[in-house]
Amino acid sequence: MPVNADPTPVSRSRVPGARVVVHPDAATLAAAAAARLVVALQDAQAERGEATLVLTGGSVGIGTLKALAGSPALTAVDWSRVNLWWGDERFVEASSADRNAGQAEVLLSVLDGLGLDRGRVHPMGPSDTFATPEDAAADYARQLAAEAADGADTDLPVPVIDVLLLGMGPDSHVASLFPDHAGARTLEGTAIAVHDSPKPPPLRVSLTFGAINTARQVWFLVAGQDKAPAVAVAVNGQAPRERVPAAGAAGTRATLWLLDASAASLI
Ligand SMILES: O=C1O[C@H](COP(=O)(O)O)[C@@H](O)[C@H](O)[C@H]1O
Repeated sequence: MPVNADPTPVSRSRVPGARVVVHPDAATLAAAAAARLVVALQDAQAERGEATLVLTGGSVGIGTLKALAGSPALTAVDWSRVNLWWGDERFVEASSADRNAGQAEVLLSVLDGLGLDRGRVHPMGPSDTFATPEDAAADYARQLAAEAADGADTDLPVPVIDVLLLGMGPDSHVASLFPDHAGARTLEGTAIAVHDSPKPPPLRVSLTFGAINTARQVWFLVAGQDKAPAVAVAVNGQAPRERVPAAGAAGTRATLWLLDASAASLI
């Protein structure tokens, strides 16, 4: 199947409302996703007075934050009215280079100069603050509940999420929800502990599918040939989320697969 290497959206997914956008390479994908984020956050602020973004770790996820940090359009967003959360975190010490929140500092340190309100930044708890990932997950669920808003299209205690970013592993995991693991099987609660992650480190905290799927927009950020088989299955949306977690995530208003040409090569 030919790959659309220009930024024109192509509808090839059977997930209602899902779109696939293919970029020539990972760097272009990150730059385009960063530009798209500026617009989405502006739109959310125009609609609701504030914007809520859920960040991801991973190669393209952090690449997108780096691109955003260097974007000349960064000042188009009022960063004092942006709420930042994470979709998952590695349960390690706060100073560990493995922390998704630590890696995001490449952007957050720039946003500090643009009025970012650190009181609106919600990293998941590290292992030197919480004894177990269960404790950290329970704390995160409490934080989400404390910010829960009437406008959310859900009974779950979560705030309105305007955009939720997801990387995807070659095994099709999203956030820290891995194939055939307990996290991929549950829709209950909003944040869970993850043990025995097949990708190190083994202990993690993750949003649940229930929480992820309350987001108005879910954007997958995926690059690389090693991801192509999982993309081809997950974009179709027909596989069970227990076996192909990426097939189980979708936004209430939009689901975007933002890919590089390699990741899209088997669609
Ligand atoms: O461990 C994780 O992996 C996924 C995917 O990462 P990538 O480097 O293959 O893009 C990421 O989305 C997740 O946040 C992270 O904790």
